[in-house]
Amino acid sequence: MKKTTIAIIGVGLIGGSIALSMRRDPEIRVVGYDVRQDCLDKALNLGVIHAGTTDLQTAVREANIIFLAAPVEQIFVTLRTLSGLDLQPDVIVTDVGSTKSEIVRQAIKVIPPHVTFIGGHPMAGSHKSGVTAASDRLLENAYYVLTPNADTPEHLVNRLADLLTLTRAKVVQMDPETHDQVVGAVSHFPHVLASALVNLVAGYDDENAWHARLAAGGFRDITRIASSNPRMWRDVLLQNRDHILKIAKDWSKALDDVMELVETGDADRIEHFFQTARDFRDGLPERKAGALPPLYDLYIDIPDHPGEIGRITTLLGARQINIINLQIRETREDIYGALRITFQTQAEMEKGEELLRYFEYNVYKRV
Ligand SMILES: NC(=O)C1=CN([C@@H]2O[C@H](COP(=O)(O)OP(=O)(O)OC[C@H]3O[C@@H](n4cnc5c(N)ncnc54)[C@H](O)[C@@H]3O)[C@@H](O)[C@H]2O)C=CC1
Ligand SMILES: O=C(O)C(=O)Cc1ccc(O)cc1
Repeated sequence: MKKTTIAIIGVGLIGGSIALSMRRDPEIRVVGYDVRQDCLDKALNLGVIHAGTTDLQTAVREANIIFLAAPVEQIFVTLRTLSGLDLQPDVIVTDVGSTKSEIVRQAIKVIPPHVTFIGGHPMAGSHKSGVTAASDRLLENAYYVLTPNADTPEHLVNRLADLLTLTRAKVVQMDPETHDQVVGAVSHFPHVLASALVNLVAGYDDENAWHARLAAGGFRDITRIASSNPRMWRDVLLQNRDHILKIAKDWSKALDDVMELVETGDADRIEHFFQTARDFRDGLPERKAGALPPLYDLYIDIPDHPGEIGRITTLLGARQINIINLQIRETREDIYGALRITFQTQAEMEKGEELLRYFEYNVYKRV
């Protein structure tokens, strides 16, 4: 049987994670396209893709499924370019963009009739970016929203949903507007709040440097996502403008209401405010395994010589650096394979990194 070919357009955090999940099926061939050759080189060395190209036509010609996994603004550009390229007659094009309404509208306009577009959004990610942060477990147990429309053939939606089981995410369907409203409230707007709070405190810190020093767990927890990619969130806000503006109004009102309680000193209602929030927060469904990629991993390029892996483990063992997992990523035929070593602690990982660099290995960390 002919292999299924998947094209990943934008081999970064999400594209790379999907590619790694797809590679769980040996009958799938994954071709990566990126505008940056260095991203493709890393992806090849890490065993994320089987082949990489900076020529879009080459990447998509044989593809049965195309994942658009570049930043949102670039998804629009790629959709327009794809419409002029040579594609398989039954190809499914899908995307992973954090917003859906505008992307789906644009796809309907520009995608030729023999191509099926199905919007998609995996509801998992990280404030990290790039293929070195990709993991085959990133999407595990997360929701993966698909936004087909009434005309999308059901068997093709099922085909894509079946394929996505390789990510171990939970595939659900929603219309694009509902998606943008809900995700606006639970993901996009919280990113605005986190960054606004950080900027506010940064301003106070200019006056009094104790602010940054005393910033404790609570501040760090609520502002973790302020470390996300600014360009990505710029695009998201611009795409989901109307929902964000509406949520911001509701937020202002909610804040005014609490501040009124503070002003009038209404202790019971202030406590009730915290209690209702705590009840809802504590009742959120838990995301079990896979929510976070393993923390203490190093990736090492392995020149294709016999005994190389043994040499590495011996070097580490001789210095009492414990390894809890070792994985060989499929060897690139030409130059390198990649070895993933998982350490038990950050300190051991750092010692291992220093040692292997000293012996002139190419070592990558999740960034
Ligand atoms: N980061 C996150 O937590 C999540 C992101 N998303 C969506 O996934 C998409 C990608 O985000 P990340 O993987 O985080 O970004 P990333 O920065 O890790 O990866 C994006 C990749 O796209 C490449 N690229 C840029 N312009 C391109 C173009 N015109 N054609 C092909 N490749 C191009 C970049 O070189 C990079 O390798 C975005 O649309 C984002 O909204 C969805 C869910 C979660
Ligand atoms: O890290 C977090 O908390 C996130 O919010 C992850 C995330 C980022 C962007 C998305 O479109 C979906 C999920």
